[in-house]
Amino acid sequence: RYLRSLILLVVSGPLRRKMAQSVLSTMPGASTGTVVVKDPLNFWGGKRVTLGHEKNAEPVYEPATGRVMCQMVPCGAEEVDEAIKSAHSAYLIWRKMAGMERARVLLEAARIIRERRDNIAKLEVINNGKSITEALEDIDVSWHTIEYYAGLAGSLAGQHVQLPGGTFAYTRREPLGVCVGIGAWNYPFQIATWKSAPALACGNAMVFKPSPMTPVTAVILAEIYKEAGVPDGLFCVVQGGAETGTLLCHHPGVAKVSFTGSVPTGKKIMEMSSKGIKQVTLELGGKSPLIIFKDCELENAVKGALMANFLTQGQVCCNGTRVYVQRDIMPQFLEEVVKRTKTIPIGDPLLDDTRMGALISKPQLDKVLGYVSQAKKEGARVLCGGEPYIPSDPKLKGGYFMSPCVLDNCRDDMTCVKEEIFGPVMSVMPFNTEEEVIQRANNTTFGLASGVFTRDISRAHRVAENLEAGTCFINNYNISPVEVPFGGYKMSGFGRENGQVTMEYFSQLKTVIVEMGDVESLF
Ligand SMILES: NC(=O)C1=CN([C@@H]2O[C@H](COP(=O)(O)OP(=O)(O)OC[C@H]3O[C@@H](n4cnc5c(N)ncnc54)[C@H](O)[C@@H]3O)[C@@H](O)[C@H]2O)C=CC1
Ligand SMILES: C[N+](C)(C)CCCC(=O)O
Repeated sequence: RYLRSLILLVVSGPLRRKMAQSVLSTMPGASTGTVVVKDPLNFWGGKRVTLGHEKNAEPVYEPATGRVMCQMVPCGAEEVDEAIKSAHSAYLIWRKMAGMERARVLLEAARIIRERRDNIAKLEVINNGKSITEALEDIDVSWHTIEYYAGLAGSLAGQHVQLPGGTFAYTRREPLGVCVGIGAWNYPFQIATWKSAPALACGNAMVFKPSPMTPVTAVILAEIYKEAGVPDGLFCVVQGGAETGTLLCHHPGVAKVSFTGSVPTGKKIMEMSSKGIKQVTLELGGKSPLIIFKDCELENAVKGALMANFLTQGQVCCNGTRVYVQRDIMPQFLEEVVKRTKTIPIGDPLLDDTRMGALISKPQLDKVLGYVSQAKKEGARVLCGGEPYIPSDPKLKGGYFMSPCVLDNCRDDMTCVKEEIFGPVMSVMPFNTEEEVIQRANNTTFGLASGVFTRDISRAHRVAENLEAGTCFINNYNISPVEVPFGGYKMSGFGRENGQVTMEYFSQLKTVIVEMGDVESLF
């Protein structure tokens, strides 16, 4: 029901018009290269909104084929204002509801997502290019997130403080108001839930702007929230790029901006938000170190290195792309990691056996390949991959595929080791001692994540303590259960997503002081 008429499965020739069906019936059979999205992708006031114009429309590509799958029409000042007003009117109702009542609505939303996970995941794959196996996991993480914050919605509480003479004070945790979420293209649906679930649980409303490259799934989340029973306008979606984002950050009706994306854009978001003293959460990029000691369980370390580098075609902010391997085990590590990397099945992301799909766009693919050539120029050795990949299936010829790459002979001063590549490229470097590797691992302006593989438990915790990063994985990498906080140190940002603490980032504290005696006036 929720998507009736969203998507026309385009079938060639005369059948075309007759075959137009609802997405619910077409998605199960949807295949790469067939889906065209026609319906409006903006959502406020409890429904999808058709803009009265097509100004500055941008094509949205299916990464696996290079085909245009829909048009993204950006919202201008008027539309942004309408969405924020719509969110504000919903906020006035939602904030007054008991936390337990909000929880019930959120649980229903989580249930609906779980029920429709296959279809949402397929649409995510078609728009993003990642493998269906990963997308299904992303959608599962999404409903976990909503369930988790539903559980916390009833827990908002303050403190009672005793003061002399029977006087006392209490604190209340109150929502902030209308919050803005601005998302990246690597986890489109999941980012929308990471931001909206805690925001809504605390009693806020949210206006969400997805990346212009991945506009199609956020509006499905909006429909699901609506179906679950949120007041009309509580979760709005406005489409657009930098300009629309700027309008959101400057709007006086906005209390907070939660952003996921690159460092340069993060700086702009912070600057713009400062004009209105808006709170910000910034989830930015990284160039995270993964340290592998010779006493590790090698098979797990190799698997960890692959998980740290190749999820979502390497387009993950917390990836461990600087892999430091203790010199004694370097040959074995490289042999094993290269062997496994070469066998990663690349191809049609909707097929169950595929483990690596297409990068998000042609420019992104070119940028990543450019990093590989630069690395070669600077003296790195390509042990495998790093080349454009053309799958045998003819419909994938125009897709943005590349073979996953392992670089050896890397030094800390190389571009590939210093900059966030955001593609499937692992740089491997040897190290000798713990002290040395910690110093090298921390020698970066980023600080999102880090990892260590060792069987020495004291070493593991000592290294975790000394790494300057918001997360340290011990003997694994890139698992991110919703129960634990996620966020950066240094230029990787501040504020946290997930975990209990995020309730604090979406609420504010009010102090109420109650005088029980007479007023002692100085005047
Ligand atoms: N660390 C991470 O999670 C991510 C890092 N990146 C990095 O950034 C590079 C560029 O990718 P983009 O998608 O262009 O990232 P971006 O950081 O420019 O975009 C992220 C979001 O911010 C919005 N935005 C852009 N400029 C804005 C502005 N001036 N005001 C308000 N909102 C604005 C975009 O429309 C998008 O929704 C990638 O190649 C990658 O290296 C990109 C996405 C996620
Ligand atoms: C799910 N996980 C941990 C692999 C990545 C989530 C962070 C991001 O948005 O890049």
